[in-house]
Amino acid sequence: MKAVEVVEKLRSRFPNEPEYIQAVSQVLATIEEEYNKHPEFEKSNLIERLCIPDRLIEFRVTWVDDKGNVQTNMGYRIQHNNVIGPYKGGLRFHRSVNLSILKFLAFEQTFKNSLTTLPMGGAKGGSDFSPRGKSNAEVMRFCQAFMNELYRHIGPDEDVPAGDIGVGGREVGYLFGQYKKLTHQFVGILTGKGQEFGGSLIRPEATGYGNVYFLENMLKTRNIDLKGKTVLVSGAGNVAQYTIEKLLQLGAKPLTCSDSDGYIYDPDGIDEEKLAYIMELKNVERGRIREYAEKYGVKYVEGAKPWFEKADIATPCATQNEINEEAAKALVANGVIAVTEGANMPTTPEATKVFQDAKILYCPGKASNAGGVAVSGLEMSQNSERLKWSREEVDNKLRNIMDDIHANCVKYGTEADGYINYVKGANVAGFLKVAKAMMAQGIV
Ligand SMILES: NC(=O)C1=CN([C@@H]2O[C@H](COP(=O)(O)OP(=O)(O)OC[C@H]3O[C@@H](n4cnc5c(N)ncnc54)[C@H](OP(=O)(O)O)[C@@H]3O)[C@@H](O)[C@H]2O)C=CC1
Ligand SMILES: O=C(O)CCC(=O)C(=O)O
Repeated sequence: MKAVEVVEKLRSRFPNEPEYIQAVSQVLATIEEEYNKHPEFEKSNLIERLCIPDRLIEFRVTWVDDKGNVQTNMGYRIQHNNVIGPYKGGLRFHRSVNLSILKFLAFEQTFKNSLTTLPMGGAKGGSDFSPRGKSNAEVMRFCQAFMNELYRHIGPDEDVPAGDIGVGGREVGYLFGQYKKLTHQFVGILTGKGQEFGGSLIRPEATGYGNVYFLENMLKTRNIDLKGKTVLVSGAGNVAQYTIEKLLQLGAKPLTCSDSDGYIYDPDGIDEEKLAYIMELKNVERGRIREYAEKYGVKYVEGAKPWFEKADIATPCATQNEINEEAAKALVANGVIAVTEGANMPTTPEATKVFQDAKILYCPGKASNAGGVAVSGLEMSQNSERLKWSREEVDNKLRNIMDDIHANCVKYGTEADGYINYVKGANVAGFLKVAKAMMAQGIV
């Protein structure tokens, strides 16, 4: 397999899908050497079968807004690969959603889910509907309309969606309610459900907590303590909030967070009380991060990202391609020692090269943010056995899973000079399990 040739062929077949091609190119470049050690892979054209999703589901979603106007949006589910378990991955509701973005996310999810050690395939879905600025009633009607089509394509042993950008506990609740109404079945069809109806403890926290557990493991490889370290965080949603919470619990000092309008910089650090304010602002009032700056009298920078501030660590927790080459160079010049991705593919390929050339600790989201889907997998287990595990039990399992993922990255990513290439490690480890399962299951 020649990675460059495969990517060029995919690019000409899917010319308008830059994010999908970006994700595929990065993975293929890092697994090429390992792949070519297995002639049986090439003989069965495993690489094209792995890159192209099993199934794309695309549908119209029609709903009525509060003024009585009939609105239409697009709905999607990309079922990428189910060789190691049922399709599994989040739903994103955001105006930017399109096939390219969902295909990249579903592709990444397949490798991420493989890394978790749990039996889950990869999928992603969503809509170009944005909950921002909509009333609760509008969000509910949209979720019901979305599920009116999606329910045909999912099932507890078939495909189990969850949240992602724009889909939190509120949306999962409405989606679950409609699934139940349509099918008369109370089953673990979604993860991230409310605690009262089958949700796992620690699922809301899991992506952020896992991100910080992974960061701790990376720092340990250089005998660095997280305590006292300053951290730049982007985003102010689910992943950012619980990343900040765990950073605080472990003695670090988060300095920033952001939304799509701008970022705040708090030189005294975002403490527990300020974090509680962010959670109320974002999860209940659904306000803007600018209001934090007004309340606490700190700097707010409109239309910018926090990467030009000075800190020891950076953790992007908002969206894809939010750290470009210029931002990466600024982070390195300012002495950053580690970058851990809470978001999916937040670092451009050029920025990734800057981090790796500088030999700083840098890991891809498919490893460091895998805690969310891992606890989703644990929610599926609890639903299957109709039991609920304690916080401690789930948190311990999450920590062990993040430790295993880290160990696998070290195993497959350590280079001759001792530098751990976490991108290569995560991609090779995730790939090998999926590839072996594909080979065992024949050409299907
Ligand atoms: N939730 C989960 O369990 C997991 C999430 N992830 C990834 O983490 C990231 C964040 O997800 P999550 O926290 O769940 O989502 P949320 O919707 O809870 O929060 C997203 C945050 O990112 C900001 N944001 C979204 N789009 C943009 C943009 N284009 N530019 C700048 N800021 C943006 C939002 O700001 P605003 O409010 O202005 O839109 C918001 O602050 C995503 O990449 C997601 O795929 C990865 C693994 C699991
Ligand atoms: O919990 C899940 O199923 C998916 C979480 C997710 O969307 C992700 O890992 O990117």
